[in-house]
Amino acid sequence: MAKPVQIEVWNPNGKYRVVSTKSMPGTRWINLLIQQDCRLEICTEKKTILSVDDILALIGDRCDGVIGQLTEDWGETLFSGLSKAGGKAFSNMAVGYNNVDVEAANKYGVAVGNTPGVLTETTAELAASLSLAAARRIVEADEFMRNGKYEGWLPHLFVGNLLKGQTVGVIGAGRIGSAYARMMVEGFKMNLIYYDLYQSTPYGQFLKANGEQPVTWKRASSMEEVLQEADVISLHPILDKTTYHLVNKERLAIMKKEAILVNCSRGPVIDEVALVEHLRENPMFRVGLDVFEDEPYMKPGLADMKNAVVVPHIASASKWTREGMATLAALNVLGKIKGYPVWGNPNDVDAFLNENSPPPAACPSIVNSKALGLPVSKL
Ligand SMILES: NC(=O)C1=CN([C@@H]2O[C@H](COP(=O)(O)OP(=O)(O)OC[C@H]3O[C@@H](n4cnc5c(N)ncnc54)[C@H](O)[C@@H]3O)[C@@H](O)[C@H]2O)C=CC1
Ligand SMILES: O=C(O)C(=O)CO
Repeated sequence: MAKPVQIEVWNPNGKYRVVSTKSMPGTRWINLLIQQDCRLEICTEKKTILSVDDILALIGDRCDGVIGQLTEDWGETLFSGLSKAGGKAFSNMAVGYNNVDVEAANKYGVAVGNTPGVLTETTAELAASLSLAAARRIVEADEFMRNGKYEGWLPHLFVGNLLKGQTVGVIGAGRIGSAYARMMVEGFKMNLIYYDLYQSTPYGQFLKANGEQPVTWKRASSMEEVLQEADVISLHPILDKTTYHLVNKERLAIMKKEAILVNCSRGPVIDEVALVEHLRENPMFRVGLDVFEDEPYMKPGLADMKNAVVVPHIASASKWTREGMATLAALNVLGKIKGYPVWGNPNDVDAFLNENSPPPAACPSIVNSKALGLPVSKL
């Protein structure tokens, strides 16, 4: 028998029981659920990462849907528990869903939601920030100032890399990768080279179609081509078996000695042990990392590396985005409970984010909608 977990209850007499494993930013998501007859239970437990047992205790004997987090292990045990409690809806408050076993969800007929689009620009802005922080050694210089080491201007003090006219490489040119490319190309006039396993028409072709060619751009036929040519490389693929340790010892070795590598995707896309060794052997090589292989931990030695800028998985952390993620996650769960169809285009979820009008009667983004045979909205 799992231990009880602390909760806060909204609309106690609501017909549908929805659980959120965390408090989330904003109040719109709460209001949307309670206005539609949901009793909402928000876990208020102090620990950051809930265990499977904690979540089973939250689900209890009767639960219609759960809003969960990317730190949780949504597999066979939780989907079976949710299904036994009568639940058919789960949504991650994240676009990435590598923490979810979608096959297990399919087996129990549970819809799995995610939150695309609303975090694209915010995440790309953090990748751009990390690129600049690494290129211009901002964190090292800040520490130097605060430690009272500044004695006056010097020709060699914190010399870094100029971006203008250099080449930016993007691995995984989906929503976020393309937005990052746009920022670096338009903002810093960098040339672009990108690699994506599937995508064939991202930003470069958009520029061409608009008669604009302020920079050169090309699609690489292999990831190695990007690693060899680019001065700044940003990783934006999903995490799956094709991208696990995509950047490993051999691939680090073919990058330029003074290159900058940024990761705002998922930690295991880089072999972090190999990265620490590479940073140690190549002091002019720099990284900007938002994600880590074994979060919340860093591999031994990484924290000591002056050529690494590290932040705690905050790429989507703007107020507007986090409130929007909460709204999309809540609407995924609510929509499934109410029997709404699935929104036709998960790349355009703006209609759900407009605070001045009620959201469409649809689930914004359900990743296993085809497998479950869910109808598509005609709105
Ligand atoms: N650090 C953070 O806080 C955040 C991290 N993310 C991560 O970023 C990922 C991407 O998000 P979106 O751009 O919205 O997704 P997306 O699906 O639009 O883009 C992912 C791209 O990766 C490509 N891809 C897949 N396998 C590949 C491979 N083996 N090699 C090269 N490219 C490959 C896909 O074809 C696709 O174009 C998410 O899945 C999530 O893990 C997203 C938001 C915030
Ligand atoms: O959405 C995601 O995938 C994140 O990592 C957090 O925004």
